[in-house]
Amino acid sequence: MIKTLVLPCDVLKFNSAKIEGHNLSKSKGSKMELTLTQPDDWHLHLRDGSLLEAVLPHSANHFGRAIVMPNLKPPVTTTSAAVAYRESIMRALPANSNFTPLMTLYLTDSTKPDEIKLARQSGAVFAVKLYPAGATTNSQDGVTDLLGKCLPVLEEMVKQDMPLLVHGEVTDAAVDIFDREKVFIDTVLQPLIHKLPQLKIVMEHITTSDAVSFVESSKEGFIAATVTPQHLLLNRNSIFQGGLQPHNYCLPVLKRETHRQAIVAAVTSGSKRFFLGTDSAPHERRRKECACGCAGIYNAPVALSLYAKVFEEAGVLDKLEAFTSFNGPEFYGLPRNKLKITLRKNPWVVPESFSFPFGEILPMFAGKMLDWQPLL
Ligand SMILES: NC(=O)N[C@@H](CC(=O)O)C(=O)O
Ligand SMILES: [Zn+2]
Ligand SMILES: [Zn+2]
Repeated sequence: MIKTLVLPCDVLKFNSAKIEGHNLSKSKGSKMELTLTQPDDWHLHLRDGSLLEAVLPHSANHFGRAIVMPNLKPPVTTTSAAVAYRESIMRALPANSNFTPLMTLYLTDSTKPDEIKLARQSGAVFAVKLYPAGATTNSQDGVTDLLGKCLPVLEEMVKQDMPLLVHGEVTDAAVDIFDREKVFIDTVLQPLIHKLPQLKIVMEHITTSDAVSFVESSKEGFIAATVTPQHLLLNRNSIFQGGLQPHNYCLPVLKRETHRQAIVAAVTSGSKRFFLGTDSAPHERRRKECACGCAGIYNAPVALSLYAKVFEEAGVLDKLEAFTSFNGPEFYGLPRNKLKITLRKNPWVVPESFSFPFGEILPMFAGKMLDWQPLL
């Protein structure tokens, strides 16, 4: 059983007066409300089977669309597998949901250019995902040598205007884990954009000022980045705060405070190159709290509240909507969502955990108080 995230609220009549040109207004009960075009999640792990059924409502309640990651077991390497996965997501959706999954293909050393044509023709696949082999959860079938093994596929992606989404970390055990994103930029991304300047690339879940500089200095419309709530709100101290905190462990691993600040400055600047991608990555509690815990933070239930917190603390709530709802569709060449979502300033406590027949999943900020509450 899913514990409800928010208490069902009364139907309220809103005072439509806007405040200072923001989409802010006051409810009858004098609570601040923020109305946004419905956001999309441009980086999401929905898993499959009972885990999919458990977590999907948390994303479908808030987001219009999501780019669904293909790192299942086995990985989603073909268009037919992506279409079948899409159908299983559609079957698991709550009744009356308008949520649309945008599928991705898992790139391997043996992906063929024809697969990219099929992907484009399907109308269901919107991007191809690069996992360097061994970089993260279920990446063992990933790419060993991008330009050496995948150039014909990448060239076909340029022709088909199919973006490459990258988990941007090198896997060389000799490279310090905190440096793996920067080394990836220098040794993989720079040669890639030099060779294929027309390829659209999204650096997923950026964690460093190096990634911010790379994205900001690159060609607008071709290189962009998704940003997670955890990389905006936490630094690497939170992995070790008062003892080992497995629920703050994700990949790329959290970095030092100066990097977090650079990412906050980038997204709150209003730049179009950055957009919302939660990287919500559920793992059962027993797989997080064990001797070799999985990487991944489950943030879907709290993501919108957390992004609102970041923009409010930076004093730029008026820039939140472009980050959550405009920049992503523009990069992908898709229309903005038509529906709206309202966040109310109504402090609420994040559930300690979500219980399901197969086990528990702990959300990010479990048991903590958050100010902004999405109205369902
Ligand atoms: N982010 C994570 O720590 N984990 C993700 C994989 C990924 O996005 O790298 C997962 O699938 O669990
Ligand atoms: Zn990743
Ligand atoms: Zn991810």
